[in-house]
Amino acid sequence: MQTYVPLMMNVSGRLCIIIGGGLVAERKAFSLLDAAAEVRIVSPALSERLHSLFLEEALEWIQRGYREGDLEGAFLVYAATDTPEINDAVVAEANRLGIPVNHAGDGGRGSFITPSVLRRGKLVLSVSASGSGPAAASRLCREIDEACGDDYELYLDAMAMARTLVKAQVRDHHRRSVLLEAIRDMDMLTQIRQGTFTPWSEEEWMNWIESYREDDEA
Ligand SMILES: C[C@@]1(CC(=O)O)C2=NC(=C\c3[nH]c(c(CCC(=O)O)c3CC(=O)O)Cc3[nH]c(c(CC(=O)O)c3CCC(=O)O)/C=C3\N/C(=C\2)[C@@H](CCC(=O)O)[C@]3(C)CC(=O)O)/[C@H]1CCC(=O)O
Ligand SMILES: NC(=O)c1ccc[n+]([C@@H]2O[C@H](COP(=O)([O-])OP(=O)(O)OC[C@H]3O[C@@H](n4cnc5c(N)ncnc54)[C@H](O)[C@@H]3O)[C@@H](O)[C@H]2O)c1
Repeated sequence: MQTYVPLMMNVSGRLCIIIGGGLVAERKAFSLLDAAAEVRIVSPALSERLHSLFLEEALEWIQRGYREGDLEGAFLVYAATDTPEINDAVVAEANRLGIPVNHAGDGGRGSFITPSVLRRGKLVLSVSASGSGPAAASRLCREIDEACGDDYELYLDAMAMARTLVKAQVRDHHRRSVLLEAIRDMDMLTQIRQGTFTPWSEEEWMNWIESYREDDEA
């Protein structure tokens, strides 16, 4: 079994090409569109939901079978036809062009696989079984979903505001790391869980940034 390295890709505004228009292509297309990618599908036919997205102009559709040369300009490629030889040819072209490629019919033949994903605001939990059993990854994600409240979502919203302000306002490297550490050590998560948390406004965070001293208690 292959050992994979997890990554988080920024696909916003980038061209992602899916070869094939069935149910697997549909799953990949939805997650790419959620992340604001430009999606192009090359396939003689589209599933009903993909066809609706095409009619809404949410994605581009080239209505024919795959041809060599179709992958030119892609940031990511997905080989998701029901014909293994076509998927292999897509992977071979992507490899020649140096483009990361997913092989839906035999994960290990591609250069990346797609995990099962649970999103809660800025929090992203992804579970992979390294290709050994995608349904198990999906099931574990659902179990985490049931067990996990929205506390981290609130916590990360507050963290994001605080860290963005510190990074924008504080140039001095040492002071910046002291402030980021103090934010990390604040007990926001416990307060959220106890129901006593009131998020600070931007102005309150700015005041805190200006007045915080290293020997203060966080
Ligand atoms: C997680 C998820 C994300 C997504 O699709 O984006 C995903 N598969 C999902 C569902 C699913 N896939 C399959 C079933 C039928 C039941 C079963 O067979 O178990 C179900 C269950 C269902 O539909 O509920 C069949 C299947 N899948 C692959 C093969 C070929 C092979 O084994 O290599 C075959 C046999 C095909 C055949 O019969 O020929 C391959 C891959 N599927 C992967 C991802 C990658 C590994 C992920 C990892 O381990 O991290 C990898 C390697 C490549 C890739 O697609 O990236 C998504 C769940 C989304 C969710 O969370 O709800
Ligand atoms: N990775 C996964 O999660 C997963 C899950 C189930 C199945 N699979 C595998 O992925 C394959 C596709 O699954 P599916 O459920 O989407 O199948 P599907 O039959 O719903 O879709 C196949 C699509 O490929 C298109 N196609 C056929 N020949 C083509 C060509 N030459 N060029 C471009 N497009 C072409 C068809 O028009 C169709 O839209 C399956 O055969 C299976 O091996 C993978």
